[in-house]
Amino acid sequence: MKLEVFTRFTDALDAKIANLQPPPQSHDTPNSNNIKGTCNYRIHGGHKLSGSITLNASKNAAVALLCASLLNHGVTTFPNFPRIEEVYRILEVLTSIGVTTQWTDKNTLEIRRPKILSLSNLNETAACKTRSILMLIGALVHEYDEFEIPSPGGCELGERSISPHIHTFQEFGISIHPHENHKHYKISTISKRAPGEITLYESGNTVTNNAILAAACIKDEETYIQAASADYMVQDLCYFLRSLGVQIEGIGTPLLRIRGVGKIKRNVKYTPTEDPIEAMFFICAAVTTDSEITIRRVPFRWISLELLKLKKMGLRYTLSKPYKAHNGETDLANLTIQPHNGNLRALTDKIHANPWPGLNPDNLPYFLPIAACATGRTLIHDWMYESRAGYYTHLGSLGVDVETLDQHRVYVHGPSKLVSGGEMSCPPALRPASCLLVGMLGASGMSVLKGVYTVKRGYEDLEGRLGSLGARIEVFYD
Ligand SMILES: CC(=O)N[C@H]1[C@@H](OP(=O)(O)OP(=O)(O)OC[C@H]2O[C@@H](n3ccc(=O)[nH]c3=O)[C@H](O)[C@@H]2O)O[C@H](CO)[C@@H](O)[C@@H]1O
Ligand SMILES: C=C(OP(=O)(O)O)C(=O)O
Repeated sequence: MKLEVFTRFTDALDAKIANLQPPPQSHDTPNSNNIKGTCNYRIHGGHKLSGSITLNASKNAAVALLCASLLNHGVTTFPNFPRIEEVYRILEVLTSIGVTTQWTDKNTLEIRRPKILSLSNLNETAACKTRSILMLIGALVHEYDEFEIPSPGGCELGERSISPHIHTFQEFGISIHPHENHKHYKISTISKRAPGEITLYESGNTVTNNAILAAACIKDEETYIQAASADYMVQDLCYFLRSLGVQIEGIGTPLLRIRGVGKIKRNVKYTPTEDPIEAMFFICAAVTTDSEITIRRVPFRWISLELLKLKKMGLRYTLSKPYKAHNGETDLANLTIQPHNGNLRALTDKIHANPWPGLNPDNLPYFLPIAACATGRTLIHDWMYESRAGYYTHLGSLGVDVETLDQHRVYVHGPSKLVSGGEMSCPPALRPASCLLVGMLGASGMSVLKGVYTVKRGYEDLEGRLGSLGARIEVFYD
């Protein structure tokens, strides 16, 4: 074999082996085998971006799909699956209870569950770093009379009650009680029943997903879920479950009708849909750097209100002819953002989030760096989370003029010239942390963002992908 051919062959082999490795351990977590240390970004900001970028699937759908894969006793394959820290945590949990998970190529994940799960081995360290661990409940109620899950974690945004979950499962005859050790919840399904019709206590996303999972395997019984969230990750979960044979009507509306099936054993392939929150991240990056970029495969109907607000602020953009996502349902288009040349105006009305079709709660923080580029005063009202607005003041270090009115409301006075923030640490919340990154891209000079595990929880290879648009980001560890 010629040397060149042999090298190509061994490279391909190396790549194949690399893809078959278990997920890497988090680089920022105290208990992981932390070889490299804490991951940080050094950002040389103030450079224009150009070119195009393709969106990845969302963190929030991916974690729901991973929990839902436990319902399937056949082989589940997820192409286009995001390689992000949050996914790695759930994979660590699944692996610990005996599920085989394998990356068969860079972003294709194959999952096979054993007949019997080893719940007693559940990796608690990984589990309690995520909010999505809650969705194991909906998947496990079909096979255990009693079990425990660790208390959830996720972004630190103030009190995030699990009452909606407790009330919802009560309708199914399933009880959830905090363990005496305050570290676990005890779930009992001994009195499980088909609830018929239920109304959710809140239109939350994870609680809707839990109700859907609980209804999905109650054989031949219909469950109506009212006040259901219709948001993107719920839609993705529903389309996946439909591919497993569960009948679901009302997808994308607040009233879902689910006809359950018994045990599921199918070899199924489902490609999750592109992330509307990642779309907003790149829109925000285009605005702070005043650049023209094209974002490919944007689920534009899931951010239609965001786009409308931006248009009213004076942002110019074009959407291509729509085409379908891999699920054959969700409409996508390519979105080209034009430079604003300093012509953005603050909206006179407040900007706030609501469950979809409102402005997405995870997209609200991105309106801060955008408002900083607009002339005038913008009121951002973050009513949903008790303490997320506190993180918005961190943008002050990048020259953004943020005035705190109360726990939930801030004014942004614009326009501001974004300046290097020196060295800053990520707050423990994904979207506020990624807002700092976007601000640093627009700020001339060098800034350092420390502890980017928080950002990597939700976005894959931002250094490489933003780099392909012309951003200058160096990764370093300490
Ligand atoms: C894994 C996952 O999918 N996480 C998402 C999910 O979390 P998740 O669905 O778990 O969100 P929570 O249950 O924590 O709800 C978020 C906050 O909104 C409040 N609330 C929610 C619904 C409602 O109708 N009324 C109301 O007041 C809750 O009380 C809470 O304070 O949805 C959040 C809100 O979009 C997103 O930020 C998270 O990224
Ligand atoms: C709040 C978020 O995530 P989680 O629910 O996982 O904490 C988020 O994705 O912004």
